[in-house]
Amino acid sequence: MKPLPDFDMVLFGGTGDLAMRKLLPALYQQVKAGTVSPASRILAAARRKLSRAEFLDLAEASCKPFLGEAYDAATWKAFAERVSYFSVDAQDAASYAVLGEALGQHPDRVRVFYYSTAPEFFAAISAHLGNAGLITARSRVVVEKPLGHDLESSREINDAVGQHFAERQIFRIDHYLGKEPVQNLLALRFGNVLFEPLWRREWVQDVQITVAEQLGVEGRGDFYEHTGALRDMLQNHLLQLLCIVAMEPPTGSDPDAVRDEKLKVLRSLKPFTPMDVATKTVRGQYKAGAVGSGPVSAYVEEPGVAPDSRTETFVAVKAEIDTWRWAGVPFFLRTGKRMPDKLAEIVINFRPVPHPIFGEAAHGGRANRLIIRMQPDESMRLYLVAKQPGDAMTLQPVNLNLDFAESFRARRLEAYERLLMDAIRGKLTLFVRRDEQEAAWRWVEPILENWASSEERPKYYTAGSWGPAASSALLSRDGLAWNEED
Ligand SMILES: NC(=O)C1=CN([C@@H]2O[C@H](COP(=O)(O)OP(=O)(O)OC[C@H]3O[C@@H](n4cnc5c(N)ncnc54)[C@H](OP(=O)(O)O)[C@@H]3O)[C@@H](O)[C@H]2O)C=CC1
Ligand SMILES: O=C1O[C@H](COP(=O)(O)O)[C@@H](O)[C@H](O)[C@H]1O
Repeated sequence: MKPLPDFDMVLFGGTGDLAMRKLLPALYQQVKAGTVSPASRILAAARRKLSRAEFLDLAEASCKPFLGEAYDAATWKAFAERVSYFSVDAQDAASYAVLGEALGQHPDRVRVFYYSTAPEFFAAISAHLGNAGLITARSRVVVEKPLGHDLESSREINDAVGQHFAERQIFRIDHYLGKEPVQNLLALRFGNVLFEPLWRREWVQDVQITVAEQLGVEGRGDFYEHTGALRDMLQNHLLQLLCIVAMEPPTGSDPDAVRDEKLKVLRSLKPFTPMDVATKTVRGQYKAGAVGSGPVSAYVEEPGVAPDSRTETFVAVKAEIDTWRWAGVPFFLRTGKRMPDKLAEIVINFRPVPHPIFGEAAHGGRANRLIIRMQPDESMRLYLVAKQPGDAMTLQPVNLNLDFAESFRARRLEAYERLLMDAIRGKLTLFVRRDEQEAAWRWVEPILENWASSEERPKYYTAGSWGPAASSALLSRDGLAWNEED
């Protein structure tokens, strides 16, 4: 991997869960990979008062379990040499002075401000950095999701950040875009001639995007109560995946060529009428059940959750794209917590052959299907039918399986690792532009509004199941079913 330029990364929210689970481990991995120069610095900032040594002790203990076998004491020492800690209260201008002094030692180097705090602080942090003259021409800001809870609040945050950073300096992170198979989907679509002619309504019957988690809300009940699956996952991650599947070939790989095409998809999504919300969306909430080997309690029993909560922990929608390429092709999206498996996949179901000369059964089932799997394994599987060896003309489904772990031995980068490197290098392609984000909010707003004003409760599903029965009904009305392939 090419070395990164010397950089200073200021990590607001440096003591938080995301920093410990993802951001610091990602930077550690890059130190281990040798791309981070000894001169580069990681300046963790949070409200609590800690000495550098106390912060490093906390960080080492917290990151170690997430680093697993990648942890070794020598690399940790090298990593820690690059790390310092600053007690900064986001709201208090005076507390930025010490950070400003440190940054002032290297006024010309790449500066990345990573906002890993609650979004309510983004405006204040931007203003204090701007007023203190800490935002230079080589500065960037990475902003975490959720950027607002609806179109209006996202505009407010974007306006506030935009007063101090130009759009080309703003890196809105969606970690699903950093996942290897998602980028491989771009390679598959636009690096091969094979799929493009088939990638359209004439040949594609339906598309299914599933992101299922076994986890519940993991102590983030307070946060999740005001968020729910639609805002937490569908508005961002699943719609970005849909864009990658549905976009037209961009004119090049530069950031705006790709983002322009994604934007067109978001703007072509058929708007939901109140009737559509009733018939084309499903919201669910898990009740007690069993996931993996153990029993788990209901969502409403999680700390921070109201006993009569209507927050959805599962959502499924039937989306349609009003373009020549996709008119009439349903895109089914679903995501939920406390499902049987951790599974993230995109399924492209091609149409059956027009005249089945070997009989219907031979062509049905899994044939004519492409599955792009992001989790638990990273793979692309193309299902075809082939003749079984032997006398009879008996067909069976087979798959061409590209397993990335087997095909490419090199260590694969974690999504956050890749995106942090891109931010340091100033590469915006895998980050979300403001207009994309707003188009996504605009599309989900009728769903949010209708759900908020409806008397209906989310449909219950047993933890450890694939969601409420209404989720299967969403597809069966079109004579379809969710993919159940292993
Ligand atoms: N955790 C996750 O898996 C994910 C998180 N996100 C987003 O990332 C952001 C951070 O999440 P997460 O790490 O879970 O949150 P945490 O609650 O774990 O951490 C919050 C961080 O913000 C700091 N903070 C709180 N108040 C202030 C303040 N007044 N001034 C300065 N710092 C302050 C805290 O510092 P201190 O410890 O000193 O109080 C802490 O470092 C959120 O926007 C979240 O939505 C997005 C995707 C996944
Ligand atoms: O952004 C989020 O994503 C995680 C799931 O990410 P994954 O990479 O583990 O699939 C989810 O748990 C969290 O609620 C959400 O905020």
